Amino acid sequence: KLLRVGSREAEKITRRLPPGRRGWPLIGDSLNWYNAVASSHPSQFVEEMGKRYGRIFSCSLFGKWAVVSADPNFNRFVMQNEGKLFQSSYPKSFRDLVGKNGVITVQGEQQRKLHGIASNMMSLEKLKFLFLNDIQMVMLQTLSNFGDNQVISLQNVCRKVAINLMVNQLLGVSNEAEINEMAQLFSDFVDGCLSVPINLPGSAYHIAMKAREKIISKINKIIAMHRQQGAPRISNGVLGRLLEEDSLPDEAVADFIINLLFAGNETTSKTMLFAIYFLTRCPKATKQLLEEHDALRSSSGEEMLTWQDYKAMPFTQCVIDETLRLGGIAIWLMREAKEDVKYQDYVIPKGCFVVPFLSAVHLDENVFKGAVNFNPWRWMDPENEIKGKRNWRTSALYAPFGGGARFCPGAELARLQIALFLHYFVTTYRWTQVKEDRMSFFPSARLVNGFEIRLSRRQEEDMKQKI
Ligand code: HEM
Repeated sequence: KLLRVGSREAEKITRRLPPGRRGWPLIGDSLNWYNAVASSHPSQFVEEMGKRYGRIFSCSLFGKWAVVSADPNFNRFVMQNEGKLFQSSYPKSFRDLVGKNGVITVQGEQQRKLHGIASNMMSLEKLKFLFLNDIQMVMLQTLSNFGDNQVISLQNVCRKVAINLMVNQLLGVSNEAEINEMAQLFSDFVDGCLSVPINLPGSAYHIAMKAREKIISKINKIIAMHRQQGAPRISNGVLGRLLEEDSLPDEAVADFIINLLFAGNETTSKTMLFAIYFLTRCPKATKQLLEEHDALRSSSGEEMLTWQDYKAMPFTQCVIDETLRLGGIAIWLMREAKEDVKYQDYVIPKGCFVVPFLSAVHLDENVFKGAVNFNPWRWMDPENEIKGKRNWRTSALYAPFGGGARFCPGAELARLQIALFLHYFVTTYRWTQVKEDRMSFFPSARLVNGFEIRLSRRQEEDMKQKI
């Protein structure tokens, strides 16, 4: 139970909280928080408070006391102490939707077990031998058929790409018609997770709850078929492998899959989108990226890229790192103190909401020079390598995939998907933006106008230039 502002218990212990303020009665700083995340600069509120009170400060958010941090060491301390001093904390409505038995919502021993299974399902070996070709097949299905001069909302296209990837990789479905059928359910589900949680008929939350039931029933049918046949029927997809390896009791399988769907869908789709958004504003980077990918095409001569090709994309990796830094989708984490936690001179009381604000560190001018600019070359600077800043698994200064016991098990998979998306997109099309746009992080990361672009197919464009 989180600590309620104004309760006697809270009054007693808030004296030793990090400095801060209580803000307006009831709403506290919730509106300032909302205004910042709805803008293109989500860490604005945290920066302003930081100037006044320091990088770790307290405030009242949504009726609860919260300790918010833009301090890399404190953020790391919180992540490293997951399950011991802190634990993740989500509203009940969200837990009901993603499922009570999935890795995101469970704690302690159960979380570690499910996290281990998720990491195993998305290990480098599996990416190399199982995911690499499937991802490319989905890219070819979803990206290759736009006509010359066609105007698209790239936000919608990236969403479709990510949803289709999820259907294919989680359920092992590769038939296009079957993918499309499940994609609608997945899409309804993800929409509801990101919506205001009001369970009235017709609301996004309500539709998502229904989609959840249908997804579970589909998963259970697949499980039943698998058990009946007694032999592995599905060799592809996380679901098939879970059943073959008997990693989980049947009743825990659906929530496990749904958790991966929630955690992996929006994050990957918006990183793809933001990468192209940033590249559009930086032609020099687009040119360098294209050269890297054209070289891969001509050297392999194959339609599909190989693992060696993937490993030969150093600039693409910089573009991905820079996109995650500047447009990081998981901009903050949600935790609560499990007990009174002493940190430096402060005491963070049991039940207090704790928010490691990752993107405030990523946008800190003292950590990244020219922090608000898209500069993929910064990651080639030996300084960033030497200081270990770039190591997204361990760095306190750059943690787009979190850290500690809840470190993103899908990080390598996400990077592979984004790199392959960039490959197929930039080698197939040229594009021009047709409508102004800007980032917002409310209700979730997005471009407010969907990023409308006009495409021209590269071969045709190149031919015209030759004539
Ligand atoms: C660019 C894409 C992605 C980003 C930026 C991202 C970021 C993150 C972050 C920051 C966390 C930690 C959350 C916390 O500590 O509370 C996390 C956890 C998680 N991610 Fe990702 N993620 C991405 C893609 C994926 C993909 C593709 C999958 C799987 C299909 C995935 C599955 C998960 C799961 C299951 C967790 C929960 C782990 C746990 O609680 O033990 N993520 N992700």
